[in-house]
Amino acid sequence: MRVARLVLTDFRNYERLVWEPQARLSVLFGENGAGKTNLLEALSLLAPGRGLRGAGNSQILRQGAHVWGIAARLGAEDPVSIATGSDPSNPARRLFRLDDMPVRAQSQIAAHCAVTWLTPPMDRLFSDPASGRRRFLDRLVLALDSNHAREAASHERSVSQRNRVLGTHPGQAVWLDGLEDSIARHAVAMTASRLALVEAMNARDLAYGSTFPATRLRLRCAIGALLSERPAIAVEEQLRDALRASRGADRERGATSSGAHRADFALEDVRTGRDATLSSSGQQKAMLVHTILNHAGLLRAMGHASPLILLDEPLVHLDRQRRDALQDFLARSDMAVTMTGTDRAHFAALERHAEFRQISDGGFVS
Ligand SMILES: Nc1ncnc2c1ncn2[C@@H]1O[C@H](COP(=O)(O)OP(=O)(O)OP(=O)(O)O)[C@@H](O)[C@H]1O
Repeated sequence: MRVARLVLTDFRNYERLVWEPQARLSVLFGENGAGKTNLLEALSLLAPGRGLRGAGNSQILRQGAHVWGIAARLGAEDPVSIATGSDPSNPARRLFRLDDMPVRAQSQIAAHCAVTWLTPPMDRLFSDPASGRRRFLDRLVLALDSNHAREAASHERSVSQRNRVLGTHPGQAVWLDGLEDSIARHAVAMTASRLALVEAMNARDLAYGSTFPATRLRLRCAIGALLSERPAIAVEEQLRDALRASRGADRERGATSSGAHRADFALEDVRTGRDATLSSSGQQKAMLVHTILNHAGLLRAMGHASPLILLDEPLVHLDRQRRDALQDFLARSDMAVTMTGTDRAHFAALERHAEFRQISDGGFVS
């Protein structure tokens, strides 16, 4: 999937920007604070969710402006238009339009646009809490299965209601039974989708040349382990039993001890078997880049539109060999990737393959 046209209005430091990307690969370069990441963030907001910074409307809105907006046309044959921005009558709310029609459920957008990204804060993905890793994994799943967001939202709602009921009405067994049934069903559905993605990605063999390390994903999750041994219906039953048995302990902890929110994943270098948590910053970065590109390749192989891939400062931390391997792969692939960097010269290997745009102070210089 490619962006044919992008228009930003009062978005971060852009008063108005119109961009019609001319190539599958784009390199946005410029000084610190120019607006490179802001432009990637705008692209990330074309998919449901809070984008690559997890920001709210008030942070996104250009200072002094009233309403922000992003409008994009995606794809060449059979293009689709996606527009999003703050609601003029309720600035805290965000609206979507698909082909100029209002959208009621964001899953409608997910069916047309998936975005994956790698940003410098994700350098800490393996030292930060598991919630960030789950968000990363779920974004990959969502690109394959647009129902995943609905399952995740229902699961989260049931878990927080159960925590509340345990705190306020612990004797309401029927109420808790219902919530635990919902948690079990959604947790098993979410885990099955996560497992399917992990297995499909691991089954692929992306050849990047000898220097770019291939990476294997491992889902770390009790429900996932059960699902590989027995039918989903039996796992649901087991989960319902576990939840019922843990009511007292969960009430004391103020948290639900079983469910899809307890999952984590690990990345492992295929050649060395080394886990990401035991790897250097550059090795981790290469693993994440591989994961994102492998995922995009998988989507294509399964007949889905490939996601928009956003790589913010992808070359930072990578050694010369890995930089060359990555650029060589991108030049030969058919993926749509938008990248940023402070220095055009670092992307010299893409000069004949990418559109280079220099950004300064919220606008294109060249
Ligand atoms: N809501 C906003 N209104 C106006 N300007 C904003 C808003 N939010 C952020 N900015 C400005 O956007 C700029 C940051 O842009 P961005 O993060 O895209 O920089 P960058 O080009 O990626 O820089 P770096 O190379 O340092 O990562 C800052 O100057 C910041 O003040």
